[in-house]
Amino acid sequence: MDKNIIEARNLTLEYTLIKRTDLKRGIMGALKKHSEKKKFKALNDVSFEIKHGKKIGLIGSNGSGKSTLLRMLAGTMAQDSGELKIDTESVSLMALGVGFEGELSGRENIYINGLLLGYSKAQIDEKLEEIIEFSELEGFIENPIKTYSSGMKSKLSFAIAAHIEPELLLIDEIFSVGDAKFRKKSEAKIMSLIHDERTVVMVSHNMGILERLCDEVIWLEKGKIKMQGEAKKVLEEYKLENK
Ligand SMILES: Nc1ncnc2c1ncn2[C@@H]1O[C@H](COP(=O)(O)OP(=O)(O)OP(=O)(O)O)[C@@H](O)[C@H]1O
Repeated sequence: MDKNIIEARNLTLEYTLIKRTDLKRGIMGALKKHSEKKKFKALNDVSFEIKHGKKIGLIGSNGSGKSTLLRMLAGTMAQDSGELKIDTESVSLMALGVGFEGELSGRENIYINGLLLGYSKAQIDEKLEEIIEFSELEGFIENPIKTYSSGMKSKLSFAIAAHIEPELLLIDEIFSVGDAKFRKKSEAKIMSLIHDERTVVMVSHNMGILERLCDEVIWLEKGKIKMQGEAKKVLEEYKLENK
């Protein structure tokens, strides 16, 4: 299909920073007229278009704005200025640890996380047993999450996120979860989600995965697009600069 699913024009987003050592003064200051807030542009005049069905990689050094951009595409964060048009209602962000409630059981947390990720209650009912089986936590699913190890939480988080089937799938660096066996299974699951009709935007520091899966790559640095275009070409430039 040749229609754009994403049109981003001049997206800019600023975070307000308060120096840690000055936190108390900062909070007090924020209450006063002349506060000591410092603005920081996490995204600075970012424009791009993505066509339906394309697989796009997002690269850039730590703190370059990749996760911020994904959250904006997912609709959980709004730009300060610029325009973002998304030609579908069916969008999900696959990210780990969307937020578990420690006192509640694994099963209850599947519902909470599923709803946060955009599932309906009926969709969760339908997928519940599959999610539990995939997570390999059948024996623990009625226990409170606070009793889970971090590996168990990651597995459950992945299992929930991997059972969404949106038109636009956003993936935030979730390629290495759990032990070796689970990792293999989760990679296979991700591959099955990245099929022809679905549009995918994925953040990863793994160049091999991006080269295999992406048509195009957008390279962010300090909140600005440094380069965008054919995956192989952009990745080569990126690797040259980051040797
Ligand atoms: N809630 C926040 N408040 C203030 N600054 C933030 C907040 N979230 C992110 N930032 C800052 O915005 C910048 C972009 O962060 P972002 O998480 O989008 O980067 P990233 O490219 O995904 O990084 P990484 O590769 O490390 O995951 C960073 O400098 C980060 O410190």
